[in-house]
Amino acid sequence: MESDCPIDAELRSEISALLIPPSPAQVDEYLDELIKSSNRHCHGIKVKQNGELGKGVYADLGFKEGELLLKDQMLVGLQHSSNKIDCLVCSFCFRFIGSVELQIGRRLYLQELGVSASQGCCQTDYSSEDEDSRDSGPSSSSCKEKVPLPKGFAESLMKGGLKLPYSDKFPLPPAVLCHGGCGEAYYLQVVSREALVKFIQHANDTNDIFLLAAKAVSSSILKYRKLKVAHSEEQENKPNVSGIPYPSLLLEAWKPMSVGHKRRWWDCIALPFDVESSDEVAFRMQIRELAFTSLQLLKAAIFDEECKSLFSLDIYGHIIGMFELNNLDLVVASPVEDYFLYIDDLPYPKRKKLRRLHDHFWMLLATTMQFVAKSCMNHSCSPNAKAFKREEDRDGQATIIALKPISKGEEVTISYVDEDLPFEERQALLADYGFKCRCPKCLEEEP
Ligand SMILES: C[S@@+](CC[C@H](N)C(=O)[O-])C[C@H]1O[C@@H](n2cnc3c(N)ncnc32)[C@H](O)[C@@H]1O
Repeated sequence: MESDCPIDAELRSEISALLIPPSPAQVDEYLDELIKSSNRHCHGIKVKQNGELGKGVYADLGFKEGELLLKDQMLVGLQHSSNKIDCLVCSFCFRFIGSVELQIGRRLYLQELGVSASQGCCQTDYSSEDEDSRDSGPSSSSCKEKVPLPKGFAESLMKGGLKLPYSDKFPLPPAVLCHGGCGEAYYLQVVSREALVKFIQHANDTNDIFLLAAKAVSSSILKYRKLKVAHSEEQENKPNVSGIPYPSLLLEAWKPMSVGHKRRWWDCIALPFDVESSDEVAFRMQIRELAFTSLQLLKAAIFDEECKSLFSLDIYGHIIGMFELNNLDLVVASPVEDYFLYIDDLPYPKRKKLRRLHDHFWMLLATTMQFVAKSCMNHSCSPNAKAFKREEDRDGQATIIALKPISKGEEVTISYVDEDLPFEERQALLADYGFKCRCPKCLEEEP
């Protein structure tokens, strides 16, 4: 049975106003503003129509390899749930937090508890081999057998009872937990903590795309509230000027989303390979039901009467659809990895002491996250640019850096997937974004 969302019926016209696609002129104006606005750093790029692929980003200057093309706030970003086991990062700016000891201790502690999400970590406990002989090689970043660590070691590291040598060379910002106690740091004022926990649990069990959607809803509400405060202050200063009605403020707060969304999630999601085309209607209905369940949980957690239309299923479906079609994965370099590289470069006797720990912790730690960029760069399997999140990119900013020299007039492209995968795998992943790639590499490799 198809579930009907009462808010969709009640606020039909407000919801339609939010979902009206912006005109091409409005989109151009929005993107122009994005590129020119003074607090962003976009040098020499512009958005133009690309005959076959709609809009694209083009270089207006020549760029050298490694040069910054664009620096911008992410629309929304989220650390992958599985990666939360490996690294503790700020939910807003995604920088590693706490200390090297906390990062390592927490990871080892979870490993001891049998919680593991990292790929490729050694599972073998061992050993009779002489430690000195194992320590003679120049690098320890390969899969090694492990000497058990002393009991309570991980916990002491985690709780600050133990300090590792040289870790003060890698200071990290302190960790502050969300006062709401939800375990997820970046949600606005919560109506019910239990409901929020249920919402997160449901997203973790089904699809973490709902967490991104929740961030999009909550950031629109926060933006609306900020606009409302600014607007009231203006009214106090100029009481004779007639005020902007609140629905217009909501439209303004929703603007960044309005440029990005295209289709509802259940309409645009690619049919999984194990679903017969005769079952397609039932499959899409199931996806809609899943979104409806998630929306009810979110509504119980963070509902705001003035932004009621944001809790309609139609809006929720469009937000998730935007993530389904536009998500990008990003890797954030880890200071813990830098710490171990530093240790590896120490002369032999100093390095030896820390070797056992490194054997337990050889895997590269990186935050992986998904985000939606606000620009409209097209995909290429042989891209000339890449999204990065560098240590200096605070406040949730990400950058696009040139991977090779780019000449004036050339299109700037990034890869939405791992471009080193074979042709068929790339095409299968890109089908989830709703298109068949026609980049020069694919045209050349197509059987
Ligand atoms: C983030 S948008 C990029 C901007 C887009 N061209 C526009 O006009 O809004 C991604 C969409 O662009 C199109 N696209 C991007 N790269 C492509 C490629 N290599 N081959 C075919 N279509 C592509 C697809 O329709 C895809 O869903």
